[in-house]
Amino acid sequence: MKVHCLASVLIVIFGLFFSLKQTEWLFLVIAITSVIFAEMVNTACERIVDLCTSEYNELAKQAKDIAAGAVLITTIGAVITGSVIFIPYLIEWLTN
Ligand SMILES: Nc1ncnc2c1ncn2[C@@H]1O[C@H](COP(=O)(O)OP(=O)(O)OP(=O)(O)O)[C@@H](O)[C@H]1O
Repeated sequence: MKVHCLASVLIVIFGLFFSLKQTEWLFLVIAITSVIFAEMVNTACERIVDLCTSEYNELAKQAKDIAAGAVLITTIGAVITGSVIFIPYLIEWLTN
C-alpha cells in the first residue's frame, strides 16, 4: 500500500510537470483509485481469512491468491495507462 501511495504521488508530480490534459488526468485518477481500491479489498480479504483460520486451507489460499490477483491486474492496467500517457511526453521532453 505504501509503495502504491508513493507511486501515486510521483505520478501526480509528473502530471503537473508535463501539464497533462483533462482527459489524461481522468484516466490517471481512474487507474490510481482502481489500484488503491483493489489493495484495500485485498487487505480486507487477508484479514477475514486470517480471522477465520490459521490452519492451511485450500479455500483460504484461493481467496488470498484471487484477491492478490486483483491488485496485480489493476497494477498492470495502471502501468499501461501511465505508459500510454507519459511516454510521448517523455520522448518530447528528451528530444527538445
Ligand atoms: N490459511 C491459509 N491456507 C492456505 N494458504 C494460505 C493461508 N494463508 C496464506 N496462504 C498462502 O500464503 C500466501 C501469503 O499469505 P499472506 O497472508 O502472507 O498474504 P500476503 O499476500 O503475503 O500478505 P501481505 O500483503 O500482508 O504481504 C497467500 O497468497 C496464500 O497463497
